Amino acid sequence: MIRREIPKGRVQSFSQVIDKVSEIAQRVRERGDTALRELTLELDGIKLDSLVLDKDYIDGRASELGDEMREAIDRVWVQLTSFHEIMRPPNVGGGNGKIKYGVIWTALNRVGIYVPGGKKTYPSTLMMAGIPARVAGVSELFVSTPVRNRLDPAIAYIAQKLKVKAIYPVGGAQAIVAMAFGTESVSKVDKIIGPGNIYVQAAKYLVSGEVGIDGIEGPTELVVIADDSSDPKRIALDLMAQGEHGSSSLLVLISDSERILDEVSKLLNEGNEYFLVKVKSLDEAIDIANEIAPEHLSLYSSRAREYLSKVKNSAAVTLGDTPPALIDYAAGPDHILPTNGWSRFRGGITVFDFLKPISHVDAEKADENLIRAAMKIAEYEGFSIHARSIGVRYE
Ligand SMILES: NC(=O)c1ccc[n+]([C@@H]2O[C@H](COP(=O)([O-])OP(=O)(O)OC[C@H]3O[C@@H](n4cnc5c(N)ncnc54)[C@H](O)[C@@H]3O)[C@@H](O)[C@H]2O)c1
Ligand SMILES: N[C@H](CO)Cc1c[nH]c[nH+]1
Ligand SMILES: [Zn+2]
Repeated sequence: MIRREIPKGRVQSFSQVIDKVSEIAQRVRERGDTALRELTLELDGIKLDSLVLDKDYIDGRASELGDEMREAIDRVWVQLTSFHEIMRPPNVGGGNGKIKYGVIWTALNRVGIYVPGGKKTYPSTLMMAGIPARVAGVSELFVSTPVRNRLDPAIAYIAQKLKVKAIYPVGGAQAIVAMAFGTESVSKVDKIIGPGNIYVQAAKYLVSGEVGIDGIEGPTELVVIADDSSDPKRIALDLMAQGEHGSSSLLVLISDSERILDEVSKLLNEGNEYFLVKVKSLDEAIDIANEIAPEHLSLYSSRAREYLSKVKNSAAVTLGDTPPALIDYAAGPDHILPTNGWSRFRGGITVFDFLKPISHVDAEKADENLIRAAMKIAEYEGFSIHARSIGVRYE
């Protein structure tokens, strides 16, 4: 369906599903593995034997992957690793006056990766989460993903390459709650990373007091800004490509050219909602895109580089004729990207999602003025023992 207007929001919101997700969470917390089995039967129609896939089974499935797919994964692996390695921060140290301080970037211990698998399987997403985790140096990786019939051989192969500790054949909100709190079979993790549908994202939000989460990465979003020099067939392809994820995708074309809007509208398929917006200038288009704060933004213009500096809210920008779907698979930057307006305050997954800065201070000697200042503020706050504990060191 084509709508000639600016979208008012997202197709789905947490408020529509939060009651159901809370009920799922309660069941998993109270009854652990039994609830996971029941929910997987109710919601996915799958009767689970084991909640942890056997290593020999995973190896067997990986060995069924064809050579061409194996080579494609190996090639993309190098490209993604190169991007994430340039993002890795160094430990820093310095000092001011007599105090020495610094930061040690420390990798997380246990990370749970959610790999979506409702409508399609997403081996690419396992790479997008697992590679930066490995570059950061995470100790243990666990994977949860819905498994229809048999485990996807590409997921099995990537899991082998990542040396994951366990794969749980569980999808949906129940998988997130299980990794957040642990069950008899599922290990409790320190942080959960991964995209998924509204149920999965609402569950991450719900458990975020107990476990780290990477943000909200729900149904895919693409805003294309196109001028008259762009190719309508390619724009339509880019929009329909992100529509392949499902009817909840947010798909928007903004242009100053009525001809482009008209030609693209004739090429779009059924099954998704497309928003087509006519503007007077590309500056106005950028303002609208910044307001929408989409996940993907395509600057399909011969002046794309010029407009890039005006983009304030989007997690992944493709320039000129670059296909947004290349980021989904192979360009280098991650395809796990914030949706639902979260690109106003965070970007896609990087090694920083798997690292935490531990700061350290060595102040055996310290400047007298600074000590007096610290004591003054402590006393001002009414923390006299704080003040004394400092003062006693430097008398
Ligand atoms: N933003 C990103 O970075 C990014 C990346 C990749 C994929 N995605 C998005 O991930 C999503 C994948 O969605 P999906 O549905 O195919 O797979 P999914 O794995 O996210 O969800 C499937 C699970 O949802 C649960 N579920 C389905 N219907 C339910 C209901 N009525 N009540 C409770 N639970 C229910 C089931 O347990 C099922 O296992 C797509 O929207 C895609 O756009 C986003
Ligand atoms: N478009 C999704 C992220 O927005 C990523 C993806 C995975 N596979 C295909 N596409
Ligand atoms: Zn995609």
